[in-house]
Amino acid sequence: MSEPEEPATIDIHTTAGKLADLQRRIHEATHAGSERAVEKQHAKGKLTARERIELLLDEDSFVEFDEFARHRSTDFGMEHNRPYGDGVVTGYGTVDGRPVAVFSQDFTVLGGSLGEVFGQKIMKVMDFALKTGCPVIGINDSGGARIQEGVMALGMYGEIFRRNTHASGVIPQISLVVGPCAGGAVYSPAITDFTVMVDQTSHMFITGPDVIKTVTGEDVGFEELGGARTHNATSGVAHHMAGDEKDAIEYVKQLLSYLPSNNLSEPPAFPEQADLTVTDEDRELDTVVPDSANQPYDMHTVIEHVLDDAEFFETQALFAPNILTGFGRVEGHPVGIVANQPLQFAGCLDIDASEKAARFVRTCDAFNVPVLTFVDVPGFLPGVGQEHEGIIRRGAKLIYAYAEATVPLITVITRKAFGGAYDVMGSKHLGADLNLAWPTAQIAVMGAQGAVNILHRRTIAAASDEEREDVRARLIQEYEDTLLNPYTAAERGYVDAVITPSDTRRHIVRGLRQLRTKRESLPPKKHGNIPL
Ligand SMILES: CCCC(=O)SCCNC(=O)CCNC(=O)[C@H](O)C(C)(C)COP(=O)(O)OP(=O)(O)OC[C@H]1O[C@@H](n2cnc3c(N)ncnc32)[C@H](O)[C@@H]1OP(=O)(O)O
Repeated sequence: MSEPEEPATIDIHTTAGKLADLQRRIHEATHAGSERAVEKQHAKGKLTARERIELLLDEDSFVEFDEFARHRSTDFGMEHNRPYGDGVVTGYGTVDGRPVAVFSQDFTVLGGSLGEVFGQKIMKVMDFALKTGCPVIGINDSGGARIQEGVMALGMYGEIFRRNTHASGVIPQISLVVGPCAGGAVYSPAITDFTVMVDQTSHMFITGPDVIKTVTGEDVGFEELGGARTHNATSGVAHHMAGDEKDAIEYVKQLLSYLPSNNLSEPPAFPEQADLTVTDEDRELDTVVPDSANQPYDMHTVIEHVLDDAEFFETQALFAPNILTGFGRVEGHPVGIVANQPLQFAGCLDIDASEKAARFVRTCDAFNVPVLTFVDVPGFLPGVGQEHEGIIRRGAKLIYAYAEATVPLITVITRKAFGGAYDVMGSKHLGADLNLAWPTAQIAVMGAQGAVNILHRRTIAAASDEEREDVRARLIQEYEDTLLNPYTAAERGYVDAVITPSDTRRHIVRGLRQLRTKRESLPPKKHGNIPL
């Protein structure tokens, strides 16, 4: 944009002058951050609020709201510093041709701190997104509540949280955290569906290192306390750790491609027809499961063999890696994937895995994305820590999520499906539509070793020292031959079919075609009471 005319030379009593005055104001609004602040921002490897919007949205698609809004605060000399926009850029545009609403906090203006007008701008764009049924993307880079505006700032946060909550399950809400996000401000991203952070430059925490040092005596730095790695790998607050801001924005764009604009529309699909002949690639699945039940294999291989172009878009890849969640496409239509990962904790379910998967299933269900579940689970992870931290109430979330999901649900048991974990992982009993099992499936109360130790304790104890291991081996064999297979479940219709692994893709394609017209509703109620 060319430099605007100096105010002194503009005659606002003429039409030309009024147009020049508008250009001057636009220039001021779009350059609200000082050169020094912008330089500082770039030096940290961070982009400005407008640069971020430009990267996110289709070229020339951004339409701004409230460019000239500014605060009316007079405390602490604030009346002398009233930048246009008030430190946040808001509006709407398109991503891959699809409408989205966006707000982008501008750290170069008053530290991106949120005051009354700043908050009102965010509320307006969220209301607009909700009314028009389009996703809202919040770009967070802020010092939090504007200290000079006190309770007005806090009130605005409350209003935003309420809107986040009301929009939840109606329009996709995605948070990019690309700088500080401190104190209660973290709760807006926390309510949204997905949070993406950038390694080294994003930080989220309720209380910072100094306060923690004072209160608990713990010494911790920003990165360890609330950096992208911490929230991706340890707390599970974030869903992706990006290498830089471009990577973060690219992830958000891809994520949007799997989601509908709102809960009343379908996710975008590419018109494609799958070839249903069994290919050499399909046949590779026939050798994925090792002969030994104790040997792991990578569940990614199974997932990639089923999805179009083997493209698995993983969410929360660094958190609870014993369960995999993410999106892909089958015949051009988006699907959500939940899968035990035998490479981590043998695929056991623990608290983190249960919550990760439960949240994901609910996200898919809210946004009309069918869920494919791949099961190889020896049970819940044993341990005092797990019990005391609430595996009972927190594991229950996964049951709840599957049982209330009304989107198409297809489950494939590849190997172990033991105990309560069998029920939890998208079983027929929780309402899955199609349950398939490979011949390698072992659907039982528990594995052979544990079962024999309980059932035949006395027989094993009575055997002589020389015979004991032979007796145990015989009993294990007997248990395995009798119960560790998919056929007892198949006899009862708990699995609809036992299939050759190489037929999996064909079954899933056909199943999803059939289930496109699925209609299911739950009993009317105000809302359920998920064990939170
Ligand atoms: C319900 C929500 C409740 C809450 O949000 S409670 C949380 C309140 N916020 C905080 O405690 C964080 C306060 N800020 C900070 O600790 C630091 O500024 C922060 C975020 C770590 C960034 O540090 P630096 O990168 O070194 O940047 P800096 O300190 O030089 O700040 C840049 C300019 O922004 C200003 N600023 C930052 N946070 C602010 C705030 N909350 N209210 C008003 N102004 C704020 C800061 O004064 C500075 O201004 P200037 O450039 O010196 O004019």
